Amino acid sequence: MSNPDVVVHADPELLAAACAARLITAVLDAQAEQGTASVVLTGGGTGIAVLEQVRHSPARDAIDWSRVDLYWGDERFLPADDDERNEKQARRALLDHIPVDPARVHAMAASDGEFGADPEAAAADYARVLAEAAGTGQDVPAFDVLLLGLGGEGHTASIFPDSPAVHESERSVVAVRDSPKPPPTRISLTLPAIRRAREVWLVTTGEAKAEAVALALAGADEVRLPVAGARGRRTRWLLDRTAAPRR
Ligand SMILES: O=C(O)[C@H](O)[C@@H](O)[C@H](O)[C@H](O)COP(=O)(O)O
Repeated sequence: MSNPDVVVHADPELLAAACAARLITAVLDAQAEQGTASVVLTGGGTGIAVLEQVRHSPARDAIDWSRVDLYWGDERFLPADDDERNEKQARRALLDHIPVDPARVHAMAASDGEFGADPEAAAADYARVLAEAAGTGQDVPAFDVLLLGLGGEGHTASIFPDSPAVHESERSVVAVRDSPKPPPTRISLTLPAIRRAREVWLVTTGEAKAEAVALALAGADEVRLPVAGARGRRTRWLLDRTAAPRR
């Protein structure tokens, strides 16, 4: 794993637009190389803003969306039609506007879905989905791009400091209860699953995230700062000026 790249943009809008352009290019490059592309989406305001910028980009139509596999890094365990669902927000921002193959959109279960109000069963099923996609000998695909946001206290996906999820070393997907960030019940990839990605992109803006960014880049312990453990074969920090470490 190489040292992380850090790219700083002037403001949140420019960050979202530049990240969207980078994502479109990464998907095109992956498809040129291997015929398909796999992208893990994130919830949160910045992650959704990136998807909206993809929607507005004319270059989006250069992608054969029927050959893109879409996953989520985490999900709020709510009814499917709840506006707080990451999936619903992603569909509104982008997926409903592009010709994706529904069979290649791998949403995490909702609390009114086939597993009912059992997040552990929903998490186990998502782990099965990942294992099926990974092929032989692996339990998680080598995602081409895995998008993540982060919280000011250092969470990423739904992995919170000193939580059971941050200590998970075996499973690829876990249920999260009592999340400090509402809603309380979630499903999340674990750090070992995140680290299977070819590229992990931490995308964030705002003064409130600056300390967590600086601590992570300085090599903080992942138990206290889970985002510090969010690494891929290549890791990119895509920031606006207020979230970036002071030079
Ligand atoms: O489901 C979620 O809430 C997200 O996955 C979460 O990890 C989010 O990305 C960060 O909390 C940043 O959110 P903002 O971009 O809104 O600050």
